[in-house]
Amino acid sequence: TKNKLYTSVFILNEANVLLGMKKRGFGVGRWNGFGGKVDADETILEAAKRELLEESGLTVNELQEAGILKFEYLGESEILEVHVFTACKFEGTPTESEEMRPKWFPIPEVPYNDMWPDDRLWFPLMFRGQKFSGYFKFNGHLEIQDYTLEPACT
Ligand SMILES: CN1CCN(c2cc(NC3CC3)nc(N)n2)CC1
Repeated sequence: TKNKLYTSVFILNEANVLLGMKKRGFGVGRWNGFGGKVDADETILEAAKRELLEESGLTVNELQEAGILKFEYLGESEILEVHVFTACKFEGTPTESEEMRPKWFPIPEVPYNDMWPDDRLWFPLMFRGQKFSGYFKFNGHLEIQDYTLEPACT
């Protein structure tokens, strides 16, 4: 089936992660990585870089694949497929956009209660550089009905 493709980019260094507060649209009021939809005329990687620049003002040369997350909402047939990337080298200054307000967080202070509930499950894998593949069945926007999360060695 054709999954709806999204990207999410996290800028990391050994101690901190750059998150964005979503100011409108899907996920408004939650901290997340910078990303959005993948257009028909671009690759997932191109979309990740484009959305990062649009939402944070940052440019990256290299993105590392961190993992893939698939989300199913009970009662809805469309599956969301989120391609997660990390980067440690970037150019520019984190700048608030219409979509996102950027903020650095020390890794122990990541505000999981103001994020999607799945994040606390896979962020530790991302911070350890362990590629992951996750599948989450959501019952509404807040409750994870069940999930699988495994190291991916692709
Ligand atoms: C704008 N996109 C939306 C999808 N997305 C998600 C989704 C997600 N959980 C799913 C239950 C919604 N969890 C994270 N961390 N990101 C990336 C940003």
